[in-house]
Amino acid sequence: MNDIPTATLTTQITLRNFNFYYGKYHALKNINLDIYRTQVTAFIGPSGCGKSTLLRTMNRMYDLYPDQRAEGELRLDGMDILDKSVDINHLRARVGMVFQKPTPFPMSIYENIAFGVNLQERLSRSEMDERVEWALKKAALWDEVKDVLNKSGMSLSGGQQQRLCIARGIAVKPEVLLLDEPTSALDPISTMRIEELVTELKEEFTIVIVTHNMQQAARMSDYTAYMYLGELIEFGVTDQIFIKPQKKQTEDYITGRFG
Ligand SMILES: Nc1ncnc2c1ncn2[C@@H]1O[C@H](COP(=O)(O)OP(=O)(O)OP(=O)(O)O)[C@@H](O)[C@H]1O
Repeated sequence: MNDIPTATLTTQITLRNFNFYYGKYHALKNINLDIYRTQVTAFIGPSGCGKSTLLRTMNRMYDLYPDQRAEGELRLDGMDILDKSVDINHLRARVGMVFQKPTPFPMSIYENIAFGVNLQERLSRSEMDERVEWALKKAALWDEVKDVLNKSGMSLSGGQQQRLCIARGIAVKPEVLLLDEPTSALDPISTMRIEELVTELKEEFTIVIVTHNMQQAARMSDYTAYMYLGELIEFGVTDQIFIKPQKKQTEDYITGRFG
């Protein structure tokens, strides 16, 4: 592992001896990893290496599928995420997720944001108005939609829809935001806006992002984890991983000799 200057950092998510199975298929193998608070951590690696699987364990997205199971230690600020007694709605309010394809609900822009907040909190109408405005401003979408809040979220462009999904994710004030290839369906300008947005959001949120785009990982993230065939091969400060990786496998992938 690379040297990690952790003096000023605190760990938000901890994985120890963590394994994940799809039925008999062993998809994640003995992962040991710390995700640092208010930093951006990128998961990179060739297709099928387990990036999305690892991301999805962090808010138990696999819960609906009886043949999928996690073993080992996975903690959020010390809380055992894998404990059956954990309230999933509460966990997902603390650990929000944005998917590859924009997935606005078939309702108004306003309701897209208010819906999740209503599940967690009882706000007055004016408090909700404030929250909706706050989230849309944080997601850099407010100026474009402030006069059409009653319009359907589906009527927005792909890039706007993705920012709406980010607004929806942060409206419940999570601590961690999981982004699963959030720009892969977007044009270059929308991609740039999301990248800028993520850089701003990390002031307040811990961000974990899966990306296939090496430049994107290098530009946006503070820490990078390189995975291969369900194993975490190397984890460290992004600049070190990209400039001076310690493992040959990582170097081959970064330089495009593999994958
Ligand atoms: N629902 C599932 N059932 C069975 N196997 C699965 C399932 N989802 C993923 N897998 C397998 O688990 C492994 C890891 O998949 P995962 O989607 O996490 O990889 P990834 O690194 O995110 O890939 P990509 O970059 O292509 O999205 C793959 O071998 C995949 O085929």
